[in-house]
Amino acid sequence: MCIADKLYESVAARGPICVGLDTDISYVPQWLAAQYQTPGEAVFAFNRQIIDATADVAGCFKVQIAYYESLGLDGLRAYKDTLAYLRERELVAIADVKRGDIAKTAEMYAKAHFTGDFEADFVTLSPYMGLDSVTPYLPYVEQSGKGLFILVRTSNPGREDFQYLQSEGEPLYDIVGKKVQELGKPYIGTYGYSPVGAVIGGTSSLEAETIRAALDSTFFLIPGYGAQGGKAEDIARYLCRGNGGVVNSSRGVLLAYKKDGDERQFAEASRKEVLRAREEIASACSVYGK
Ligand SMILES: O=C(O)c1cc(=O)[nH]c(=O)n1[C@@H]1O[C@H](COP(=O)(O)O)[C@@H](O)[C@H]1O
Repeated sequence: MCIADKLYESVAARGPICVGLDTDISYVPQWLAAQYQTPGEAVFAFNRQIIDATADVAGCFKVQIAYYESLGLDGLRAYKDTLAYLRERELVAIADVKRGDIAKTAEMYAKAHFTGDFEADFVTLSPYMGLDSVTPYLPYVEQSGKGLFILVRTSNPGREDFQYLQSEGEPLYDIVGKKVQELGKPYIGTYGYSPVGAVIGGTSSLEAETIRAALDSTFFLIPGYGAQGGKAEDIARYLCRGNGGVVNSSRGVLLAYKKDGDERQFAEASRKEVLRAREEIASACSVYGK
């Protein structure tokens, strides 16, 4: 089964929330961290409990590598262990590595994140160096059932610096989006979506209709919900066509326990936040229609 189909089915069964495991060691409650020898071990223990508490209500998980790299080798072991645990539980794992280099270097990144210690189902890529920063990953899409999420229009304020520049009457992100869709066409799965997906930030919905209509076979990874201010009603406009997208929430889910003030129940608080977000997005979708 193509990974886009697996993700589609997971979203249909569990909802569109992608739990972002951007686990800063400072998020791990002291009582838990104290039980482990190293920060990496504590981070993995925290992740495992969050995964266990949300596995049946989250469509996928995204592991942002910077948080793990920042802890050195100990952190990279936590990264590897987190991906291995997701694989063991047959959950969809997105490695948020945002690679963007070319040629042989890109081949090495593809090998690093699609095989061996750091194997994931999807990787995030930045295409702004050119198409040759993306094509080295395609053999893994074709032969190993892997997937990509390529930055098209991001969630951050700085997206306007380059992505919105006009070229022949179109914003650059539009051109990039169409290329992403074209690259993915040969791999479209049973549900009409390709494993070559796009990152579309959820902090603005101004262009939602044109983006969704133009990229109709492209699955979206939508970050920016919650901590960055993206609203359910904005997100819904990208989502409401089958199950063609996942909505990432990292700090919103990982730090949910801070609102309740009960550190011992951090995993339960994360689960509640996923359920709350899922409900909020579902009701926004019912307003904006399919
Ligand atoms: O590729 C991404 O995941 C991404 C793209 C984008 O446009 N904006 C964005 O915030 N992200 C990532 O999504 C996550 C957002 O985290 P929170 O703002 O804490 O929910 C981080 O891992 C970001 O690196």
